[in-house]
Amino acid sequence: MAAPEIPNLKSLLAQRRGGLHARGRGPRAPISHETSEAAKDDAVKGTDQDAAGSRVSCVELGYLDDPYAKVFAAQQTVRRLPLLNRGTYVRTTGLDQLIHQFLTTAPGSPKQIISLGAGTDTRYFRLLSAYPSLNLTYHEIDFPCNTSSKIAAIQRSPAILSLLSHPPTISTDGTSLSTPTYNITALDLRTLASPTPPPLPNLNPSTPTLLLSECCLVYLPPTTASDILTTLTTHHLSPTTPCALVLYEPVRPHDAFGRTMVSNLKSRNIHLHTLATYPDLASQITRLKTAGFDAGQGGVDTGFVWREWVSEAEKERVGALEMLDEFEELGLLLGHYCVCWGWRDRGGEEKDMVFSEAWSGVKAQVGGPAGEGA
Ligand SMILES: C[S@@+](CC[C@H](N)C(=O)[O-])C[C@H]1O[C@@H](n2cnc3c(N)ncnc32)[C@H](O)[C@@H]1O
Repeated sequence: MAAPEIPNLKSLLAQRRGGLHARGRGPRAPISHETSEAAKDDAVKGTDQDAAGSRVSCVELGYLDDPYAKVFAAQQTVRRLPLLNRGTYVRTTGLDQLIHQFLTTAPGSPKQIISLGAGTDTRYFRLLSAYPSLNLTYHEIDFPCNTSSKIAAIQRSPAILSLLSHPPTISTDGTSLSTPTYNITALDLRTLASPTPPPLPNLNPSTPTLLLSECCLVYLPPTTASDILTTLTTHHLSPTTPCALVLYEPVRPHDAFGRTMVSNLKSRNIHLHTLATYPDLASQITRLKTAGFDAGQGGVDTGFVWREWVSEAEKERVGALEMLDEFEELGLLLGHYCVCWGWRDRGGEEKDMVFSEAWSGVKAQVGGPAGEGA
């Protein structure tokens, strides 16, 4: 969670307590008059450094153990508000747990992850350090401006270069990187929604694949987002390949907090296009089923992740990192972001059941294996 993503919590709470009369009106923010598509794209591209800064803040304070966060961040010292640090911690931990369960099921069997709008995300390097013998191919996609700065940072980092199993091949314009197991592809994801979608290098169409959208598809129109998923799940991957989608996105846009969150972002020219179509966990579950992830789905808000997925010992450790007494604000913030997941297991053989095996037991607020829940 990045500072600009969230409403001014103090004024929001004042509104809820009746202290302000302009119901639903957020704090005044500078209104951008740039509305061209290019300006909107630039604003979306810029959200990546918000995420990078939030990671650095969490690393500096001990929330996250991520030796690679600073390699990609424009700012080397960042201090976010305590509740934002808690939000970033919970978001990262929740996604890490689902990914850990996938990677440790049928260990040794080949697996693939495609990270949509990966930006400066360091997850692949963290995974390589944590699981050196993984049989994993990792694909990251983002706009060329973001992939080129990431690749330049990788080239300057002996620590990261030494983690890669093969020397990378980098395109002459510096925007794409490929190795047999790690690929950064410079692409506007919207081109995947076209009738002639571009290929993804080194993608294996039959390897069980997890698609990850950590605050990415939300910036695209709903039909474009679902067309992208259709292309990936039926064109790039064989339609019978076990496949899953994990989403991290804002939810609940219709209460005071949600309205202010949306309007704050709009004032920065950032539009959460899918949010009106998928405003809550139940609609996210329906979205996953409709997109073909029909074997099982689950959804939680990040408050639930903190309460139910984080151990008591870890809660105690995190709670001691810095002073936080805005518990009402924290509850609001965590309630407005979700982690949702769904999967298909088509082949019927044991090797095709990897996601069912990995996730059937995951505690969800909404959903569960096919036939249960929402
Ligand atoms: C909020 S950032 C999240 C970055 C990363 N997933 C993380 O959580 O740290 C959103 C990312 O999605 C990327 N993105 C959004 N729309 C995209 C598109 N149409 N094509 C490629 N990347 C896109 C942005 O460039 C940005 O890097």
